[in-house]
Amino acid sequence: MMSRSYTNLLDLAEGNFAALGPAGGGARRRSGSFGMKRMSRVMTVPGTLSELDGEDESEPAATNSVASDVPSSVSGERLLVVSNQLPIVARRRPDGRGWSFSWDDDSLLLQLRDGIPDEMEVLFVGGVRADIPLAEQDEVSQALYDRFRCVAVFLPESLHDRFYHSFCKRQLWPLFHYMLPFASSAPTATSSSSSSSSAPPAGNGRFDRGSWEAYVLANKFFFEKVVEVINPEDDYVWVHDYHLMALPTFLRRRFNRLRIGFFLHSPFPSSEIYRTLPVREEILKALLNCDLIGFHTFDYARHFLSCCSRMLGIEYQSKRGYIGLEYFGRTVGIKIMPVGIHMDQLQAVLCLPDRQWRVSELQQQFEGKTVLLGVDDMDIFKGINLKLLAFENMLRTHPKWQGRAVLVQIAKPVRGKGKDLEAIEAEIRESYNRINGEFGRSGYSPVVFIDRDVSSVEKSAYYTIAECVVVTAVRDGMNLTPYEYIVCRQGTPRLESSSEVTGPKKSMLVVSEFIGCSPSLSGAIRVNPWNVEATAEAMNEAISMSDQEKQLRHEKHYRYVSTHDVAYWSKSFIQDLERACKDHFRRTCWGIGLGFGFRVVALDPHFTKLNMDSIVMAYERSESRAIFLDYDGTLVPQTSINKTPSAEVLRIINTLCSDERNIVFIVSGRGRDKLGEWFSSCPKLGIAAEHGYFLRIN
Ligand SMILES: O=P(O)(O)OC[C@H]1O[C@H](O[C@H]2O[C@H](CO)[C@@H](O)[C@H](O)[C@H]2O)[C@H](O)[C@@H](O)[C@@H]1O
Repeated sequence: MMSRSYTNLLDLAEGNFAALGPAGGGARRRSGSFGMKRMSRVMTVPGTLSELDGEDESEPAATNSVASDVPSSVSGERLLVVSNQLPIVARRRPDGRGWSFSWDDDSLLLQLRDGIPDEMEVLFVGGVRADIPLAEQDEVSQALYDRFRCVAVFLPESLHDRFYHSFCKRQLWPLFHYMLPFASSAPTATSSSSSSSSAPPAGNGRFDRGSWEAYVLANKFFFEKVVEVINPEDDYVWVHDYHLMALPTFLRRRFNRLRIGFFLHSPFPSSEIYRTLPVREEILKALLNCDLIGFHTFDYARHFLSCCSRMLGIEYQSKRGYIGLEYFGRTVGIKIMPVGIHMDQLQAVLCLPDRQWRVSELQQQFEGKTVLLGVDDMDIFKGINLKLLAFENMLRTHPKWQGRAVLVQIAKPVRGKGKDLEAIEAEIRESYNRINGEFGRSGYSPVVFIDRDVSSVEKSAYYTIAECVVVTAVRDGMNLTPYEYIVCRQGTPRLESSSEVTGPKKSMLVVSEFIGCSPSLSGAIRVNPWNVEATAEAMNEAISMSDQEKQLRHEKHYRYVSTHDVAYWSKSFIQDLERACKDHFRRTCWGIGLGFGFRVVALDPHFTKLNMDSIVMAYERSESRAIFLDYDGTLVPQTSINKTPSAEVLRIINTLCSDERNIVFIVSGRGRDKLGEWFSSCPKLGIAAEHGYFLRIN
C-alpha cells in the first residue's frame, strides 16, 4: 500500500486512494472501472475545444444510470444545478414500503429556477436527505429523475461520513468561518478514526489527509452523475457551495469547454486563515477550472483574489465593472452578488389560514410584551449564547425591560455533530436557565427557547409579532433571517383587511457585522457580537426607537429585499456565466497538467501549438535561422534552486552555435554579469541581458 503521505494528486483526482482501498474504502460502487489505477492523460494534442471534448476518460457510466432515457442530443440549453443535497424532501411511506418525495419549497436551489429563462430546462444533481438503503437506490434514482428531473448521488455510508462529517463539517466549514484547528491531535467523536492511515486521526478539525481524499472521491461521485446526464455542447453547470470545490477539475478534465459556474454560499476567509489549509493550492486551482466564481460579498471575493495572488501568483483585472483572473489564456470571472429570498413563497405562507391563527395565538401569549426574536441554525458560529448574554446584560442595565422584554430564540437542529456543538448547547441551556431563574416571574419567562424544527408557517408568525430580530452570528456566509423578517413584517396586500396588519409597517434589526447580509442592511444596528455590552445597548436602542424611525428603516430595507430576491440573484449569475463563456467556442485549447494541476490553456485561434515534426522539418529546410532562447523556465527549471546552466545545456547551445546558419541568443531579465559568467564557455552565443538593455553580440 502506498504511504499515507503521498502527494500524488493525479492519483487523488483519479480516485485512486491508498487510504480508501482499491474500491474507495469498501465503496459499493457499481461502475466497472472505478478504483482501478489508470494513467492520466497529459494532453499534448493540439486542437479546438470541440475536437477535444469527451475524447478523454472512457469510463463507463455507473450501471444505475438514470440516463437511459435521456436523449443523447437534447436540443436547447439546460442548466445542471449540482449541490450536496437535492431540493427534495424524502419520507418513508407510512406502510414502510418505498418512499414519497416532494419538492423542498424552502430550498434556495429550487427557488433559483425563477431567475432562469423559461426555455432553459433545469436539472438537479445531488444527494438525498434520507438514508436510502442500497437495495432501493436504483428505484429511487429512477423515480427522482422521472418525476423531478433530479439525479441522485448516493455515497457509501463510510465515505459520506468522512466526506461530510469529517472534511466538510470539521475541517472546511470551521476554517471558512475563521476557526483554526487546535494544534492538539486529541481525537473527537467525529474524527476519522476509520481512516486506514498510520497517522493519528485529526482531532479538533486538524487537517486529515484521509478525509481530504474522501472529499475528492465524493466529488468524483458527483462528477460521474453529472456525466450520466450532461450534454456538454449545450448545458451549463452551476456548482454550489464548499462541499463540491474539487468538482470543477473533474468536469474540466473531461469536458474542456463545458460552461461551469460555482457559487460559494459560505464565507471565503482572509488569506491569513485560508493559507493554513494544507490543500490550499489544490482547492484554488480546482475553482479556477470554472468560468465564473460567485461570492455573496465584496470581502469574500477580495479574500479569494488575494489567495490567488499570494498562493498562485495570479493577479486579477477589473474592466468595466467585471473582475477577471487571467488563468492560462482563460478569463475566470468573479461575481459578487448576495443571494435573496423568494418573495412569492414567503407571501404565500403569509396568507395561509393556519398562520393567521398562529399569529393571534402568539399575540395573546405575548400581550403587553416586546418580543425580540432570534432564528438560527444550532451551529457553533451562530453566536446564540452571545445573544443570550447580551439580552441578560440589557435586562440588568435597563431594568425597565424586566417583565416586558422577551427573547424568543428558535434554534433549528442541524445535521452536524460533534463535541463542540454539544458544549455550545450546554452553554446555551445554562444561560437561558440562569436568565429565566433570575428575571422570570409568574407569567413571565424572559427567554423562550425553541430547539425543534419549526414550520415555515410558525416561523413567519413569530416574525410577524417580533419588534426586532437579532442576529449575533460570529460568521455566516449570508444569513437570510433578516430578509425573511422584513418581508413578514411588511405582510401582503391580501392581509390588509386582517386585524394583524394595522398602521404603518415597521421592523428593527440588530445584526452582526460578520455576516454576509450585513452590508446590504444599512438601516440595521450593526454590532460586534463579541462585545456583549455594546450588543445589549443595540438591543435596547432598537426596541426603544421611535415608530417613525423604525418605519423609515423598514421601508428602506423592504425596497432592497423585495427587488433583490433569489430570482434576481440567479438571473444575474446566469447572465454573467453566459457572458463569461461567450468565447468558449472560438478558442483553441489544450488541457495540460496532472491531478489538480490540470488546467485548460486557451489561445486565440490564430495561435498554433508547435509540433515537433514540423519544427524539425522547418529547421532542416531553412538556410539561415535566428534562435532566441529564454533562460529561466526554458534552460533551467523555474523551480530549481541552482540556476547555473548544466553542462548538457552548454553543450547543446554550443552545438547550435557551431552551425554557420544559426544565430543564437539568450534573452533574459537577468543581469549581464551572471549571464556572461555562466555562458563564458559559449563564445558564439549572443546575450540580451536585462531584457535587452545590455547586448553581447558575437
Ligand atoms: O450544513 P451544510 O449541509 O454543510 O450546509 C451549509 C449551510 O448551507 C446553507 O447556508 C449557506 O447558504 C445560505 C444561502 O446562501 C447562507 O445564507 C448561509 O450563510 C450559508 O451558510 C443552509 O441554509 C444552512 O442551513 C447550512 O448549514
